[in-house]
Amino acid sequence: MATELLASSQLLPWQPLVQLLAAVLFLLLPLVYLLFFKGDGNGGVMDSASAPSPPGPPRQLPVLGNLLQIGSRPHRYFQAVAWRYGPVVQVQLGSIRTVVVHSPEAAKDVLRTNDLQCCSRPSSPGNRSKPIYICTWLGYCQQPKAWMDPSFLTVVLGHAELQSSPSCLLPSHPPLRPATAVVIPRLPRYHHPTVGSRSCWGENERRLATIATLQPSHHHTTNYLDVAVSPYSAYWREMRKLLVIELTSIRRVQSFAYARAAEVARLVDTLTASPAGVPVDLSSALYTFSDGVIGTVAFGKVYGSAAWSSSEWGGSFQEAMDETMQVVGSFSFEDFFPSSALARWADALTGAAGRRRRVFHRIDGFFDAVIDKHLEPERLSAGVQEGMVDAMVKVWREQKDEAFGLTRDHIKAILLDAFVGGIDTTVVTTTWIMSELMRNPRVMQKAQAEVHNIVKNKSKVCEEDIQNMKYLKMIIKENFRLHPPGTLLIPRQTMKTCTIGGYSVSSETRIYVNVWAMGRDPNIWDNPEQFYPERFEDKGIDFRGSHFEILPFRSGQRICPGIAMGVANVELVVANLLYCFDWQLPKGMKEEDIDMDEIGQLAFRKKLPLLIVPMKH
Ligand code: HEM
Repeated sequence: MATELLASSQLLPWQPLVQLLAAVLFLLLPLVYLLFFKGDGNGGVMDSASAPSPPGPPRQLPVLGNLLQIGSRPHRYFQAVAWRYGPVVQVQLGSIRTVVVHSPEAAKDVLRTNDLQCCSRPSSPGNRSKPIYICTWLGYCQQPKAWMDPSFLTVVLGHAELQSSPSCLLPSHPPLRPATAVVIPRLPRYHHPTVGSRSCWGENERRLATIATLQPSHHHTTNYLDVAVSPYSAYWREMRKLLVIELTSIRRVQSFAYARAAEVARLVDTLTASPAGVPVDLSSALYTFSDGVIGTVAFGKVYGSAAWSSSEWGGSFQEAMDETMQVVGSFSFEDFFPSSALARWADALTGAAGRRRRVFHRIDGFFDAVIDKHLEPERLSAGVQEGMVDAMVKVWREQKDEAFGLTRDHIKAILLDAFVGGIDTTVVTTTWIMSELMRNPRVMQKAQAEVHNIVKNKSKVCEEDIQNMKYLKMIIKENFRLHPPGTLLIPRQTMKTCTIGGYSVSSETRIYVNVWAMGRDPNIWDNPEQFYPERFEDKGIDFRGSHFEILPFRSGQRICPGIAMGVANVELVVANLLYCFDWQLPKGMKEEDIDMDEIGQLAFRKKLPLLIVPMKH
């Protein structure tokens, strides 16, 4: 009976028409899909919501997820996970859903196609205060989303927390126009609320919002004010612009050539004066160089001088900076359980919170003292302008644009950006380069020959000489491939659901780009573990953000603003180390004995110091 039915149905006269329609519909399916199911604006063809989530290992433990597995070198753990699950993987770190990408295509999805959606920062205990409520003065009260970009609000609210009503806490606040919105964040008890007022632009409506300006507490030196940790917002764009204009633009970098030359001369003198045949710790000598350059750029010629080290600064700035670097990159439970009181308690118990408080308090005191020095009437009347603080103090005093009120806190935040972003990266990069050269005598000889060919009868290499040093530039590129200081870049957070490598990544996911693993991927590079600068010969691959296989500075909106300064520092110092000295390993040591293990937090440096013997030319 069933067969009969089937047979009769096969004879139906309209069957071919149905089949034709079905075939046409099937062929048009992608078009229908695109027309009727809009994507989420990420520019990807696939609808993020319907794409699968990235694969990844099962959670190891109920609350901690995979947190205990990542170890002290997370880039290596993630690389192993990617070998198993593919280039885009998802892991659960505490309460944080984390996606790590390992291919140039997926990196492009993060850093170009979805750059806007992926360029916010997660909050961390060093820069966070909890927003509790928003209240607008003069009867104007709305939900944040209705009148302002929420990411901007995060910044505004990140300034402080406030428990009481605005009028009693801000008695000295200037009169406000009726349409002015006042954002009152909650205030922890250690804040002093009536420092002044600051005006900022709301992102969407360009509405002027006057914000309660609160003295940064000792707990939160940065309070989201500095560029590197600030979430994506109008505020971040303004601050970044300021940082670039005053510190890292090509014009500024060129104008600080004198600082680099002076510090190189000092480094060469120190190494020359070291006892003959005795190995020196190169990283530590390079630290003095890098710190000297950034310090002079920021504070002027007084940095490092006898006047600087006098007791009026209350101790060693370098020590305070060292501690700050350690604290900024150190482990904290709050990083992985941001809204947990238990995590805050655990950080208090381990001493991490107290240490952070002490260290930030100390560095804050230094920056205050420096700014006060730059505000002294004699200095101002003499019109001295030799460092970044001078330039910013000038903007501060002369500002007319109420929309972005620069304050002392902003200057301190930018100083922190310069020191944290600029010092370690240069030291780490130069140490790796010298380690690779010591392990590869062929490359060392070729590089020295180039430098000596170009520079003749001079005591040192100048910046103009470097333009023609093609091999040196390839060495630096090769080093960035194998040893990018930020192995996973700085973590970012998605602001919207988007498609990455064909997977759906939901909003508020933490994203890492494993640039370290990409630099060693045999699918991208031949003999990836070999240090072979010639691989870049006649290849237009650059490290400034347009080639996604090599991204030491990131790409897109949050690309490192210090590229020009960082590269100028590294090129000059390496060229001079090769020109002024021959280098030997300590007695009895062979090239293959040089340990190349890495260790670190923010920047991954060589684990063991590089001890080598300089021999003056
Ligand atoms: C060899 C030298 C350097 C390297 C390899 C390097 C690398 C990086 C990387 C990987 C990022 C993270 C981008 C991201 O993932 O979001 C970054 C951000 C940053 N760097 Fe650098 N950097 C170097 C030198 C400098 C210098 C000299 C300065 C300043 C004086 C600086 C200031 C910054 C700042 C402020 C950010 C944060 C940018 C933002 O979030 O908008 N860097 N850098």
